[in-house]
Amino acid sequence: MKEQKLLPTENPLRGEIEVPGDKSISHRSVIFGALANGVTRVSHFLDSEDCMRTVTAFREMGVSIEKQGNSLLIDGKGPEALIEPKEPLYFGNSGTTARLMIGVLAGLPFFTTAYGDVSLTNRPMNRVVDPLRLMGAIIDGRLEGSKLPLAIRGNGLTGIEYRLPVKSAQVKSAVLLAGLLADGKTTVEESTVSRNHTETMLQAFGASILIEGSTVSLQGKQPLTATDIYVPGDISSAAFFLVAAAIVPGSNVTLLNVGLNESRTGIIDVLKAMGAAVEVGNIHRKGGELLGNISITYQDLHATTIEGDMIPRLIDEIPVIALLATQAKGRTIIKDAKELRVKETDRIKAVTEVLTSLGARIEEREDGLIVEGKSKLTGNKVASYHDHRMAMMATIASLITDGEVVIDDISPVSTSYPRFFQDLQQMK
Ligand SMILES: O=C(O)C1=C[C@@H](OP(=O)(O)O)[C@@H](O)[C@H](O)C1
Ligand SMILES: C=C(OP(=O)(O)O)C(=O)O
Repeated sequence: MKEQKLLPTENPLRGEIEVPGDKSISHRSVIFGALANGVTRVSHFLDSEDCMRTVTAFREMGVSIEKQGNSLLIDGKGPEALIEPKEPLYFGNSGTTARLMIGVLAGLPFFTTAYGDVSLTNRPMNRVVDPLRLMGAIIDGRLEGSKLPLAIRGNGLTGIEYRLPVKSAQVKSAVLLAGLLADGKTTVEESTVSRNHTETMLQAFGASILIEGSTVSLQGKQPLTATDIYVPGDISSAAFFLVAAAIVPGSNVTLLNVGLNESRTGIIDVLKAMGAAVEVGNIHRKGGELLGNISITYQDLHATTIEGDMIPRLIDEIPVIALLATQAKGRTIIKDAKELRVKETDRIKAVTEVLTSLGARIEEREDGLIVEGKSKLTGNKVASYHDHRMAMMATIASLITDGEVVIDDISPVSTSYPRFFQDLQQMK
């Protein structure tokens, strides 16, 4: 537990910063690098607790992964070279590590057990276990294998055609990874295209895949070839500073080299819909992913509605978007976001509790939130619920509160953004 006392900022936020590498892309670069043949160099890798869980899992399966500054050198020798880990694999707080690794482990010819921290232990794993069992995976665990800890007896898998019952890039990726190790063809269909970094990276590593609208197919047993990966800045991390600049009067901030993958840029669309002065420039493609600079200048905001296909494009940004809505005139409605209840904490409940205690007018709904703005926020003692995004949202709120905000524990920030407080300080 690391308590943090925060006072409102005396100055507008100013300057340019480069946020750390994207968490989703960093995890995938390790997984594909380890499954490929040859040395993969990953530049601008996110060196955070969550991503290091994925690195450690592969090191325990015999892969040499060397850190050089914020680059990784992964010496992949193909899936056949991976060895049975001696110890249970620990996935910590990382849902992405858990879901994607279960997909990989199900297709490897050895036995593994896996567990997580208290938060991850409560998150649903049946969403990946169910389709993997349909492919022939032998998985057992707590509550019939729906929760960690799990035991996985790797097996020869067979490809499937699977329609995702939840909007989840983690489930899509788990099935595609298992499909890569399986015999035959695997097809995954989703109702809305969720983040597609797995598909982009499969292609970068030389796999042949077919994308038709929101359906992805691949043939199993394709060899992957090592490649160099550059990880763009994480838009989910940039979101905290975009919101900070949008709510602190007089601010003007630029975030450099941020990932602009269409499946992730909902936050930019929402800021624009609320009347924020946002500009995106220097857009270019690097290694299959789009990136560029995002600038924002403080301006009066108005409410908006966020729903449907927009939700997967900004799912992790909703806590900080709720804060943004407290400073926008009118009633902001966020719906179709029930997934928030099974993140690191129940984020619908946690956001309502934190923002209510800071003086916001916010109502909890089964699948979202209703926020009435504009509210004057006041200092208080709040919890982070062991959730990085909650800790960072409360920190950004403290910039505009009347009086001090005390966060009970800011240590979860290191799961996705270890340098968060230094970067914020640099803009004050
Ligand atoms: O695939 C990924 O890298 C992620 C997908 C999302 O989860 P779901 O797949 O559960 O929506 C997101 O919330 C998570 O932070 C990262
Ligand atoms: C939900 C998140 O991550 P994960 O599912 O990987 O724990 C997040 O980063 O907000």
